[in-house]
Amino acid sequence: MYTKKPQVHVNQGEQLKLTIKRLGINGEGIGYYEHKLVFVPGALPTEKVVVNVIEDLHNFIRAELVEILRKSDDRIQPVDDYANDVGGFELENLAYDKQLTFKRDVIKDSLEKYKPAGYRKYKLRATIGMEHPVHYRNKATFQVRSDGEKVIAGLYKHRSHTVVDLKTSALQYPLTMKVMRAVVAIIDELGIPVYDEEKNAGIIKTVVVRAATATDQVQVTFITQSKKLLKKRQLLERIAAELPEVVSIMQNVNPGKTSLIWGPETIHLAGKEKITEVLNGLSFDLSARAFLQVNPEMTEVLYQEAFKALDLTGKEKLVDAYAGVGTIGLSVADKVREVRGMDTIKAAVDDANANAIKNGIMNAIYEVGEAESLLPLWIEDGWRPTALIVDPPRTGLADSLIKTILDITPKKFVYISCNPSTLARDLVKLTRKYNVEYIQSVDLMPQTSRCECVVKFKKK
Ligand SMILES: C[S@@+](CC[C@H](N)C(=O)[O-])C[C@H]1O[C@@H](n2cnc3c(N)ncnc32)[C@H](O)[C@@H]1O
Repeated sequence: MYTKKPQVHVNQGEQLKLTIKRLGINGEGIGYYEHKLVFVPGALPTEKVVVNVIEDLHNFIRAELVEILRKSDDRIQPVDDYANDVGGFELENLAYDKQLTFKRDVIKDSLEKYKPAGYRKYKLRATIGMEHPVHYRNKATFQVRSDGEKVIAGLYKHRSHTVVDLKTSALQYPLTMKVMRAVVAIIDELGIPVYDEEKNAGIIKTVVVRAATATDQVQVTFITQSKKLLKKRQLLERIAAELPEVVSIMQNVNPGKTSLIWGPETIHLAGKEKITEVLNGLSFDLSARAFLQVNPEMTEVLYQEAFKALDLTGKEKLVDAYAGVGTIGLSVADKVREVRGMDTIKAAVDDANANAIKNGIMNAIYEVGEAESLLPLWIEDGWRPTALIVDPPRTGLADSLIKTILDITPKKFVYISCNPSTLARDLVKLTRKYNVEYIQSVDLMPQTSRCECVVKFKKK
């Protein structure tokens, strides 16, 4: 009788020697110890490494890199010296051309996992990369804490709530870092209490700095424990005097201990309520809560790929689902008969409608609500789309939306995905009525393990 070999158990703190075989979906090195998977962030395929066991879980071991005994030829020196400490810099050790290959492979591996009939027939194109894959991130969302002596601001250390003080970042658009560091210094100098997670006390929890790269306008949002913002007047005066690029200052109130960054209430503190970004030659006003892709240069590339895939004729009734501030639908409004879009964030939808007017677009309208609820309502009312573009968050499409899409099967259909796993899941159902003509991967977030792609469907 076959008995399963008991898996080896290792203790926390034990050191192991292993060879890294591949990269996991989150960019971590994966090796084996006695046939058990070992995840090692920062280690690269082919490397022989010594690791320190952090945790032995049932099916795998989590470990940290201690020493590289044999280096990969693809290893490069990361620009940020904290790249291996915090999330979001997973691939900074890896040569950029290999990062692009990795992203294509992640999509391929995710799709292959499902293997339903028909849907393995797709063409997966090479990832389009960024010419200078640094300093692209237009938004910095930094946790603000005290280290006992001074105010620090940055990202959480891996699997902890210890904030790493980020003074520089090769990912961030330089203006965002300049403003962030200056604002944090002002908070420190004014002695405004910052959040203490253990005691659930203090005022400022997070500072969000978003820059519009075409106009260099900056918006600063203080996310606070309560409505009360101590020394508000001095804070606003100092920012106005020292940071002329900051044209909008907002406050968002997020009380209590929560893993969510944003709270329900957003208050206008000074300057304008929005900043203005330019994409595809159109001008977009952005509220603090509205989503915008973090890499404007590559967003244009992504959108162009999506528009190519849509192949519009001027006659379409287009749905821009998961629309944000309307950047996709408004960019092609002159190439279709009509655009309807939706998003769940009211501020984003208000921005989208205002952006249509601002750009002289008369054939586009956006509504607040879930794609899965609104699209069936529009159809019930007799408005049937002939082209559809979906750009959902990482959770992918709701089952009921997929059902609606399959019911109406618009001839032109494009899916922009930022999560290969949910894309693969959704394709299982969508390919009942569509073939996947091709998948074009685009690198929106260099140096990170995040993947983005455009899927072009063809009705069966
Ligand atoms: C990946 S973003 C895309 C935004 C926009 N298309 C762009 O390129 O900037 C996803 C958007 O979907 C919105 N959203 C999340 N769940 C939704 C749902 N069920 N229905 C409609 N929109 C939703 C979010 O508020 C967010 O703006």
